[in-house]
Amino acid sequence: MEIRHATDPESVETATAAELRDRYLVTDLFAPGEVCGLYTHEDRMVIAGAMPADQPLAIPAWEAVGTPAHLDRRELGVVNLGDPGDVIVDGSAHKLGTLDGLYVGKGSDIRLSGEGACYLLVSAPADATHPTARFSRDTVEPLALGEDSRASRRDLYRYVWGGGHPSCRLQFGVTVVHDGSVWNTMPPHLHDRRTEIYLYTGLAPGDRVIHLLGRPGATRHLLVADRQAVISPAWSVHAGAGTGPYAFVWAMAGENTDYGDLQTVTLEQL
Ligand SMILES: O=C(O)C(=O)C[C@H](O)C(=O)CO
Repeated sequence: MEIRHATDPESVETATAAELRDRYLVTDLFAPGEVCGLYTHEDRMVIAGAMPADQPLAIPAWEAVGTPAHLDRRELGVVNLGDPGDVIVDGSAHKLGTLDGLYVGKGSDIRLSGEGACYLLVSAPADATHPTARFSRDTVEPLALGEDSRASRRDLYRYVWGGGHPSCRLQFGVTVVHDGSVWNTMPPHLHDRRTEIYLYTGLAPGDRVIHLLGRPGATRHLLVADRQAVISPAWSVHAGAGTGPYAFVWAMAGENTDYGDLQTVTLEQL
């Protein structure tokens, strides 16, 4: 498991491009037949990728987490980026189609199966057990955001966000950018009480999202390819423009589960 330490906003301004990638870009989460994990000390989130082959996969008991099983003291969000597959929680199978989500409560046993399925996993510390719940992109009513004339139209599917299914700290969902639009999260925002992870998906091999990070007035950028993620500390904006169609999974953890606890940043401030 890769470990990333928490970082400070000032160093973003003087970091080289390679240092920015080393600190904030996550590139190698998906390998066939494996569960690859990264632990960030930013709100102690774990981000992992699981690509089952002919055998179901379990989440390893990574030493960084320090418990006999990964979910002993954590809750988990799962989003399937690939072909449909089954996630088995405490013996019950939950079918996840492309971009469907699953919340898994603290203490559960989980197995990930389905050749062609590709699961993004995000976990955060938890001190209570909430029920496991499946979220289908076909039945969750999305928030319609942005405008065609600003190239920012997108549908935001909130799976766990404080206003529906309960969680301890975790929130997650999926945003799908409309064809012809390029921008996500513009104008951007900050949420001082939460870390956020963005995982871009659905990009063609030659396309990239140009993702902004850093404090307003001092932003830098990362070029992010398909199935790569960005760690966005509480002090950082997170917004991007794609050179082709894309969607992204967003996942947050921190002080509260109030999705609306954020501060919009104007373009003048940016
Ligand atoms: O397109 C968007 O706007 C988003 O998806 C915003 C994310 O949900 C987010 O940044 C939540 O803090």
